[in-house]
Amino acid sequence: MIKIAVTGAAGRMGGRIITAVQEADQLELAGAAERSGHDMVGQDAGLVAGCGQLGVAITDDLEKALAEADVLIDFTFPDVTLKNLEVCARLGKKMVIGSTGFTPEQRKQVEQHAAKIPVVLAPNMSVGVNACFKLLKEAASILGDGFDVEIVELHHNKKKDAPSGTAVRMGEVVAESLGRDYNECAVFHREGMTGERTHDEIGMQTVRGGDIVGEHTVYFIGMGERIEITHRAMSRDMFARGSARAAQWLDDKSPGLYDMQDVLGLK
Ligand SMILES: NC(=O)C1=CN([C@@H]2O[C@H](COP(=O)(O)OP(=O)(O)OC[C@H]3O[C@@H](n4cnc5c(N)ncnc54)[C@H](O)[C@@H]3O)[C@@H](O)[C@H]2O)C=CC1
Ligand SMILES: O=C(O)C1=N[C@H](C(=O)O)C[C@H](O)C1
Repeated sequence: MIKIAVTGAAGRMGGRIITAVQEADQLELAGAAERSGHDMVGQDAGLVAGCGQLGVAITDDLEKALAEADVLIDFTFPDVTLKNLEVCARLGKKMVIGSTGFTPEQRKQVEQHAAKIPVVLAPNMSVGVNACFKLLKEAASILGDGFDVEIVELHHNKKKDAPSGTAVRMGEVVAESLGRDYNECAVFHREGMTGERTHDEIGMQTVRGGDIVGEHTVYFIGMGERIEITHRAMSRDMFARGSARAAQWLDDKSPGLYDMQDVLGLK
């Protein structure tokens, strides 16, 4: 059995991940952590997740949560994830990271730590979104410069980062396929007399509201025709199952930074 610890155990994703770990044949929950002062510290992680008592109490001490674990699954926030990664690198524990919103500098820090331990970092753990990344690469390479690209993402009103990590990755995939630099061509805001749309820009639009789990559409807009590639998440369960699959995949891997395309064999 591969032993798993989960950080953000009482979060929206944490509960689904604990359930996915419990349902996976080869995985076993060995630890669960939350931030200090969280109401659920001391409670049984399975009861909090709604999948029945597991005999693992949520702790605010990460090292305690990791004591028996082989892999940490972390869906929290970039600054928290980086601190947790430092601990995992020191203790030689593998890590699956689902947190989004890393700055380029933070992303470099992830890469540095991944020289010591195997790490999967992916803005989206669903099979469908990872298939979309491939479709987008292909679509952009077929359509070339004759189509304007706009990306729209919709998420719930509790989401803290924008645009979503998935939308950013979609922008990067399309930009790369078109021979552009995402950091130079992404446009996040239009207001007032903006002038005509430039040829190379990729528009990135964000919608926040209610309980939307996550929706992403990439528009390729040409003269007289339009292609839309959309992914709609109906629940968080496939993100959670994806993270459990990544934890299992890491079992025999050497130190390094991997993503879901590696886990799913899509490279
Ligand atoms: N890669 C993917 O497939 C997906 C990624 N995400 C990302 O996962 C992250 C979390 O999303 P949600 O679960 O919706 O957020 P959330 O706010 O519901 O959960 C985050 C949890 O982390 C906890 N936390 C904060 N500091 C902590 C610490 N020091 N130690 C342990 N726990 C700590 C919070 O108390 C909270 O319970 C976000 O960055 C989101 O974008 C979300 C869904 C899918
Ligand atoms: O915060 C979320 O909820 C989600 N975040 C991820 C992202 O930023 O891409 C993935 C998913 O869309 C849900």
